[in-house]
Amino acid sequence: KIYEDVSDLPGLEHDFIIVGAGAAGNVVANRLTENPNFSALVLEAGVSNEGVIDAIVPFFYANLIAGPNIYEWNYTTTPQVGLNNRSVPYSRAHMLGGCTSHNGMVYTRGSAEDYDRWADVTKDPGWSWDSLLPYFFKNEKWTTPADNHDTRGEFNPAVHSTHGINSVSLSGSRWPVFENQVIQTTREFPEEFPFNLDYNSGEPLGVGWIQSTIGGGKRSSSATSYLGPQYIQRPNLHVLLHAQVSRLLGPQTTKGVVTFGGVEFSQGGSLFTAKASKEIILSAGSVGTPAILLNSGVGDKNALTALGITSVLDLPSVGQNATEQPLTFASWSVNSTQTIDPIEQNATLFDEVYAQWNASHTGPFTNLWATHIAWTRLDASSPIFENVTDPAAGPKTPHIEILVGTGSQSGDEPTGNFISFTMVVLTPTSRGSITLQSNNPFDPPLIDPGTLVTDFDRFATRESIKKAYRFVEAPVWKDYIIAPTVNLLNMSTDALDEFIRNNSSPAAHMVSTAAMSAKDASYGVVNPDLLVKGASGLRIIDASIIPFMPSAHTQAPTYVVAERGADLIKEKWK
Ligand SMILES: Cc1cc2nc3c(=O)[nH]c(=O)nc-3n(C[C@H](O)[C@H](O)[C@H](O)COP(=O)(O)OP(=O)(O)OC[C@H]3O[C@@H](n4cnc5c(N)ncnc54)[C@H](O)[C@@H]3O)c2cc1C
Repeated sequence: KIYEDVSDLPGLEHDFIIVGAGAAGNVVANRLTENPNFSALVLEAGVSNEGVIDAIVPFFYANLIAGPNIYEWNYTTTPQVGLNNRSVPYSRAHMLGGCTSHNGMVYTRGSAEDYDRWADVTKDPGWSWDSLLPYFFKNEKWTTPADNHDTRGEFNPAVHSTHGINSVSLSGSRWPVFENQVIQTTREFPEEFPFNLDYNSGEPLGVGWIQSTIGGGKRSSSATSYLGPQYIQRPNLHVLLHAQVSRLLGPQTTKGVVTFGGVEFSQGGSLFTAKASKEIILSAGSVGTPAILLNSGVGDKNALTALGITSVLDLPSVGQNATEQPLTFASWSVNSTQTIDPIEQNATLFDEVYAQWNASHTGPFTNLWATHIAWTRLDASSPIFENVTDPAAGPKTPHIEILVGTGSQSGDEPTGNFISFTMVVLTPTSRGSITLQSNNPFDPPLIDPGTLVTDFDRFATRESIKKAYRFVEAPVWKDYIIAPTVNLLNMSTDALDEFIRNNSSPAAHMVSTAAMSAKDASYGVVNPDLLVKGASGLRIIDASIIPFMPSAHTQAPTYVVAERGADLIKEKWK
């Protein structure tokens, strides 16, 4: 059941206390309460997702991140050197479902090599691609697209599952003219941009049809799927909203191992304590989880002491190693009326399309703007590799992602037709951090995503722009494209760097702030079983434990971490 008020809860002591009802937290809550003998309480700081139309209609997703609102933590980064010292918004959802309730819904797993690297660094083969594939299948419920179109040749059914929980589908409405342009590019430039039937097969390189966490024309979030009606009625599953966890309480150290007595949270201005008889599980995400640890005295001893926080467990890696992908845009005006722009420019047309969505959950609003994704590598002979070791997990792992779709980049051009590409550096070498500004746990943490700090990331961003322009050099675009909205190709390297610093942003995919490492490693925050090093009864299951950024958007990787994490807990307490 979902509760709004702490006084309605059937008690504050449960087998498991889960902090955060996001991508990971809801998976863990669902899977643990499959056992009727386990009771779980999820503490979520944010508000309900129920009836929030911008979190339901796929095309409206950008509305929730357009500016400060009650569904957001409304964070801002520290000044980013790589962005001309700009402080930029850093979106984190403050609602049931966490960022899966407001994210871009793009469903990408990354490469098999990404996960094999996780297995290598943690010395746990259970984190390899082959071992995790069954967990991707537990998560994913492959679903017919909203328009029921013939999807043969657009994906490989052998690498998908129809028996999971979270809906994933191909686009539910079409842009045939534009889509033909993209597919024709793969024929004209088969070496650089080969067609890939399914980029979620473990071998993403090439151009494939976009897959999204959308089902029946609506967003599928961890709240709508894992807390769906058939699960939320379980008598052993409790979710409390408006409950912001400040810290872990009552540390006791026995033989060098710390155990915490409970979790402190605030609701309506009062503080409460929840207790776990088996485990406390932190699933507050890459920003929230390290912040809670630091506020609890778990982190770098010297830094905490300087803030007046008593050190309980000296784990210098907490909040460090923050890894985030930088993204940049390019757009072109085009000689085609078959783009999303007329719908955004004409209120009557917009209302008609919205009415269609309301009536049948079909039409252009069942989608994102993008139709395909191109995954590509930097050229092996790139000069950057003279000084930098290739950060990709292997030769079948992309460095660059180009999301391609119709519509102007801003969505508010008064007239004209456009196409827009989003370029992402998937394998950044820059690192940032999550730290505290004070010893008040309700002060927002200092968020430094470390965007575009390194030469590699700046080089790869410039290359991602060149690759995007190369894509539209295929002959098929000749009469289609009118002109770039800003000509990035004619710029000097210095001018392009300046453009990038002024226009790039972090992709909101932060990982690794409480990273998993091998049991005997001298760094890291959790062991391969996701238990916090040096603590007992405390586990972390969310994007923060990811040891290396996968060449992907991060919801599918987080879901798979949570599916396996829940199994590790069940194994321990069976
Ligand atoms: C704007 C945006 C767009 C994105 N687009 C995509 C995309 O298209 N595809 C993709 O794969 N990924 C995307 N992502 C990333 C993806 O959504 C995240 O990687 C994923 O949700 C991380 O899951 P998580 O469980 O670690 O954290 P979250 O999903 O963030 O969940 C954490 C939860 O914990 C709660 N919480 C935090 N602190 C506390 C506290 N102190 N007390 C109680 N509760 C707390 C939060 O309110 C939140 O509900 C996007 C992210 C954002 C922000």
